[in-house]
Amino acid sequence: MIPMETSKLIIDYTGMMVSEQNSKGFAKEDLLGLQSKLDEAQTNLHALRDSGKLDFSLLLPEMLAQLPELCAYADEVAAKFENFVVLGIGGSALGPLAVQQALNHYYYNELLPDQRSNRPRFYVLDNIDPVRFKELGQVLDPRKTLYNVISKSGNTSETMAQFLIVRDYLRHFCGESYADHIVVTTDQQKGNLLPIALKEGFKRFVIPSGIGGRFSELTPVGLLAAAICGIDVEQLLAGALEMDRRIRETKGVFANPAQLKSALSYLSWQKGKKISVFMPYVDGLKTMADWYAQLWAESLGKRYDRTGKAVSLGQTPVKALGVTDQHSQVQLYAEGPDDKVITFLTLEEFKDTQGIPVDSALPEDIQFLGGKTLEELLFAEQKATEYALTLAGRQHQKIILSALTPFNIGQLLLLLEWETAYMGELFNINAFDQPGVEEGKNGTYGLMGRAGYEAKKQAIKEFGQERHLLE
Ligand SMILES: O=P(O)(O)OC[C@H]1O[C@H](O)[C@H](O)[C@@H](O)[C@@H]1O
Repeated sequence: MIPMETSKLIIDYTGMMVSEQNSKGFAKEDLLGLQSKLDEAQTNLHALRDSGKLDFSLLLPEMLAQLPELCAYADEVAAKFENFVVLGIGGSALGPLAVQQALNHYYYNELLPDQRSNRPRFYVLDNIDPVRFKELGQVLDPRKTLYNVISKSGNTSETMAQFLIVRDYLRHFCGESYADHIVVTTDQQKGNLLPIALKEGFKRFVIPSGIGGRFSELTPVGLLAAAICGIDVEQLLAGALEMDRRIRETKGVFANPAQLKSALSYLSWQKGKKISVFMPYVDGLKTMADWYAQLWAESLGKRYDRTGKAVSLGQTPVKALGVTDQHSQVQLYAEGPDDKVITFLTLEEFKDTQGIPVDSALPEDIQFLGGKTLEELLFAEQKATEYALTLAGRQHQKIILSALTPFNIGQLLLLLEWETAYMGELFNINAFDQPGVEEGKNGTYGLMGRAGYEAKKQAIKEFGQERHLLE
């Protein structure tokens, strides 16, 4: 365990190491063997930051400075609107969703009124399922709803399609004041959303140009949604800044949390662990696993390395939830192929507790539960799963947060972002692009008739000619 004096985030990597029960774990020397590579990674990442890049870290102080303006707007609209809906996808949706679920309400307010405050209820429309889209529109009163269109590129078909529908609908129901129901978060200079926002007078927030979607939660992408829904964004950034400082200033694999995490990931990958299971034991962190999945998949899943050599690297992220998936996936983790590394995410303490009643008339085999609490049961199950996996020779690690607080969530986000950046260095790939999604996007443009993509349309038509169907 790394003792962290000031913070409340602990990495417990006992389950990754060799032990009496698991001879297949790593030795300290294995980790130390990576130190020179990690030092090189640290030098490269610092150089990148010093040259004005690596913005997810570099721009944190600037984001802090922007908070007064952002929070003033957030307070103003929170007093006016009952509902706040994000229109965005990928990095423009998963971060806001994860933070909201972690800190505001386990079920992100969709079905339950917010009992914490009179802040707006929070919704995300990322997918373009027409039924869900229409049904949410029927439930929310447009006059009491604020829509936040979030798109870094301003070109994403899903988000732009939703925006066009919502704009029409707001014009219909709110008349000339429709623009007051739309706030846009996009690049300062580029993309199709920007000129529309300027022309129609939408309130606008800027996504700094060097930050990619999956690294953008602690920019107005996530900060605005969080502030509107009453999350302490200053604390969120304070936690992020603390973890950022720690990672930048600490040296050595046993002291630097990002070095340790990336070294464990890299070594496990070298040992054939091609799957990374992210398994929170907290309902509030369930969507954090979605955010992590995009971060890990898009950043590290690369066909070529930086020299142009074909490498096909990556580690497939899998989302799981404890204890639920103990009853669904853990069988595979314990006895299936030894190709997974499992990261548990747990709390030291839940914000509430629930006792289990005692009933001495019950059969003896159930009586042991009486007088305990649900969290005792949950912690026992988590620990027992660790034990069982260790006995089965399967590697696992654990991130422990003292509690679900904005400070800890800020720390967690930065830890995972830095770990990903380090992994990019260890793999010698560009962790900040995603060329593999372009072909599909261009194909969609072709099929949907966007000018300039006629050749794609034709190619897809030809590709689709020979079918193998069973009807
Ligand atoms: O924020 P946007 O530009 O609309 O992008 C939304 C998403 O689009 C793409 O599919 C990218 O692969 C993602 O990395 C990105 O987060």
